[in-house]
Amino acid sequence: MVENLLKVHGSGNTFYLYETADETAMDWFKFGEWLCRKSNDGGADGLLLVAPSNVATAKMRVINADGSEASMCGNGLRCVARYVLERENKTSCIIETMKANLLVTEEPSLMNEIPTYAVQIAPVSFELATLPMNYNAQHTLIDECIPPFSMDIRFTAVSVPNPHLIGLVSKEEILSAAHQQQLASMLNGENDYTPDGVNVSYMYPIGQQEIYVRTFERGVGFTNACGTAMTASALVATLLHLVEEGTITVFNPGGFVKCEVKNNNGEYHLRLIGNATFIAHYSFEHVNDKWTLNKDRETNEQHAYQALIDFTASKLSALA
Ligand SMILES: N[C@@H](CCC[C@H](N)C(=O)O)C(=O)O
Repeated sequence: MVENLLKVHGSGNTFYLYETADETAMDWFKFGEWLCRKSNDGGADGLLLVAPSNVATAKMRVINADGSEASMCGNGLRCVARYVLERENKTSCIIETMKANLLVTEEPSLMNEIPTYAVQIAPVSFELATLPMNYNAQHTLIDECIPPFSMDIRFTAVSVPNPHLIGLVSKEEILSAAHQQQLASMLNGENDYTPDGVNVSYMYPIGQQEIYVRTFERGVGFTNACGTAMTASALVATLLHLVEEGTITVFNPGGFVKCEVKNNNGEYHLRLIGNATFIAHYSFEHVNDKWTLNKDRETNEQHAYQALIDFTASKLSALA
């Protein structure tokens, strides 16, 4: 049987999005790992599965490119939000994710009529046990130097609820990816600190209420952007007094998003606002235990998104 799927992106973080009526229909881990291979029209960073929910309008599951499952995906949830809201002809709804039921809404366009959506990011915890992460029997890790990781970068660990380690770095450290690559590879292999791996982001403040974030994602590697990492970094930037609570623009290698951070005495309210771009329509078949993928047609949405890429490039050229 021929089935349809979409290729989508949020800030250049790419996914195949597939809706199923039956969550038991396939081995999603194998399917996700296969789909995300470069040989499948350039592959993707993950598979977003949209399934029926008993408690919300729909359920989202996230399979990383290596076939592992993540509890949350901010950029992916914006794309799923658009898919479900267009299907339901609504402007807001609740989407079930692995650890929380989250509010998603359609928003005014960020730029150039680019479809824009906001998603709630929750629950938030600084308890190391929630990542999980082990370090010196500590309960939290906030703005601390960890000598085996780096002698000068200060790190904060937070789950939203997927696990993030965020380093505040200098302009020089953001320009070279080598240290981040080495640390993230170590923390996503067999190691004593992060038994389930961790998303590792390097953050650099670039202006008033503006930060830059680059992420090495667990289960993927470097991506153009990671929505949960950008939102977690915006939160950390407020705690470190690099920016103020409210709306923070987060630039990334694939564009920019807006993150809203509110802190009611340690109760954090986070929202991620950004593009949800549908790149192309595909079909696939599963015959004799083999999948085949065909690209049916491209949308023209990437042309509109180019304006946001151009704006980001001109903004960031001042960084280099
Ligand atoms: N790209 C996502 C995060 C996807 C999951 C992550 N790799 C993990 O394993 O936690 C985002 O936009 O948040």
